[in-house]
Amino acid sequence: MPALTAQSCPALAGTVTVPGDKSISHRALILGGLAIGRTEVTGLLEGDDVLRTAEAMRRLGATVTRVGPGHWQVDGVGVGALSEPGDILDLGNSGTGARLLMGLVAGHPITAVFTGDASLNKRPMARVTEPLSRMGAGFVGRAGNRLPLAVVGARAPMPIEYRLPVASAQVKSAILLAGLNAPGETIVIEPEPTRDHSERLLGHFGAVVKIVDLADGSRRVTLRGQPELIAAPVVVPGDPSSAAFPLVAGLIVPGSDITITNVGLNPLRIGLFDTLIEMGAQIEFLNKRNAGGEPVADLRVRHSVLKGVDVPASRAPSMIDEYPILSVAAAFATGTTRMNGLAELRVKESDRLAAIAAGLAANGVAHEAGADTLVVAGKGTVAGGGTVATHLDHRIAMSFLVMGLAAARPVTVDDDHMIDTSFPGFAALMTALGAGFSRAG
Ligand SMILES: O=C(O)C1=C[C@@H](OP(=O)(O)O)[C@@H](O)[C@H](O)C1
Ligand SMILES: C=C(OP(=O)(O)O)C(=O)O
Repeated sequence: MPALTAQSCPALAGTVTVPGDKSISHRALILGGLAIGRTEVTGLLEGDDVLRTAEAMRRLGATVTRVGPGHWQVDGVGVGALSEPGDILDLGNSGTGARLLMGLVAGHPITAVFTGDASLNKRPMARVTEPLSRMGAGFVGRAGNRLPLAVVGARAPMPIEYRLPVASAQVKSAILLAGLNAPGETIVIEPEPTRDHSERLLGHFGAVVKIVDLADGSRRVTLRGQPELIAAPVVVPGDPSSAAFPLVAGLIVPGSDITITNVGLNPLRIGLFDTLIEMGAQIEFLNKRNAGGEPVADLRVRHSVLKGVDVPASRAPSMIDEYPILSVAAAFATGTTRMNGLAELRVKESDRLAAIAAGLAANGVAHEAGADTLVVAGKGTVAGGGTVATHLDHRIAMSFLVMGLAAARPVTVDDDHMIDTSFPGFAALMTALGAGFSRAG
C-alpha cells in the first residue's frame, strides 16, 4: 500500500484538463458494443474502472480497440447478440461497471460470472438482482447477492414497470439495459431524478426513450424495447466529479487562480458547484457550449473565503460522489455545514460517511456524523497532521490529499493506488498546478 503525503503549497496557478467522464465512458463502451457499426469514442476515461468495462465488453463479443489517447473504436454486435463470456468478468473496483453489465447480461440468453476487488465484493447487489429477477434473469451468489455472482440471463426477457426504492442511476441503467432486449416498454420511475447519461446516450444511438416529470417530483423513464441501435460518435466531456478536486484545491489554497477546461455540466451532476457557490466560492463558467450532447464549460476558480451552509437532502443525487471533497471545503469554511440524506454514502467503495468522519477526526476537524447526516464545524483553518485510511476508495484518497495542500501540517493517505480507477494522472495534474506531494518511507 503506497502512502502519499500532501503538504501546504503556495498559490495554485495554471490551466488543466481533467480526464473524461466516468459515467459516460462506461455507457459509451456498453452501448457501442450493442450498436450496429463502428462507434468512435473520443475523450474516453482510461481509468481502471472503464478499462474493466472495455475488457468485459470484449468478452461479451464486441470488438473494442484503443487507437490513441482517449480515442477508442467499438464494433458492436447488435441488441440480443452478445456471446457468452468464456471467463469471469472482473469489474475491479467499479460499482457502475458491475451493475450496468449485470443488467446487460440479464437481458441476454447467456450466463456470466461477475467478480470484483475486496471493495466491490462487499457492495450490495440485491438492488439490481431484485428488479432483474422480475425480468426473468436468475442469480447465484453469496448472501445478499454480493459478488462473486453468476447471472443467468433471461431466455425471454420481460419488460417491467419498476419504482426505484433508492435514487440510483446504476439501478435505473441496469433495468434499461436489460429492457433493451425485452419486447414492449420497460418503465423505471425514479423518486428523484438521477444522472441521465444512459437515457441521453440511448437516444443518441437511436432508441426511443420518453422522460416524463410527474406531479409528485418523481420521473418516469420509458424505453421501447428491441430497438436497432446504430453506431454513433461519442465525445466524452471532462468529469465534473474529477474536476471537483482541483476546484476545491483552488478555493482553499490562498492566492490560487486556476482554470479547468472542458468540464461536463449536466444539470443532474452539478450539485457540488451550486453548493460551493452558496458557500461563497468564486467560480466562473466560461465559454459555455455543447459537446457531444452534454453542456460543458471552462471553470475559472479563485481562492475564496467560504462560509458554512445547509445542504438539502434533495441535492444528494446530483452530488452523490462529491460529499468527501465537500467535507474538505466545509472544514476550511467558517461556520457549520450540515449535510443530509447521505445514507447511500455508506455503500460506495467504502463506508464513505465513516471514512470522511475518521479523516476529519485524524486532522483535527470538529464534526458529527449520524446515520445519514454529517455536520462539519468549519474554523477557516485545518490543523492536519493526520494519516487517513482510504479503504480502497479513490474519492477519500483525493479529498484528503487536497486537504493537505492547505492544512497547517501535512496530511497522509495510507494508499493512493486506487486513484487510477477514476482519475489517472491526478498527482501529476495537481503538481502541474503547484501542489506538493511526497512519498512516505
Ligand atoms: O450511474 C453511474 O454512472 C453512477 C451512479 C452513482 O451511483 P449510484 O447509482 O449507486 O447512486 C455514482 O455514485 C457512481 O459513481 C456513478
Ligand atoms: C461510487 C463511485 O463509483 P462506482 O459506484 O462506479 O464504483 C464513485 O466513483 O465515486
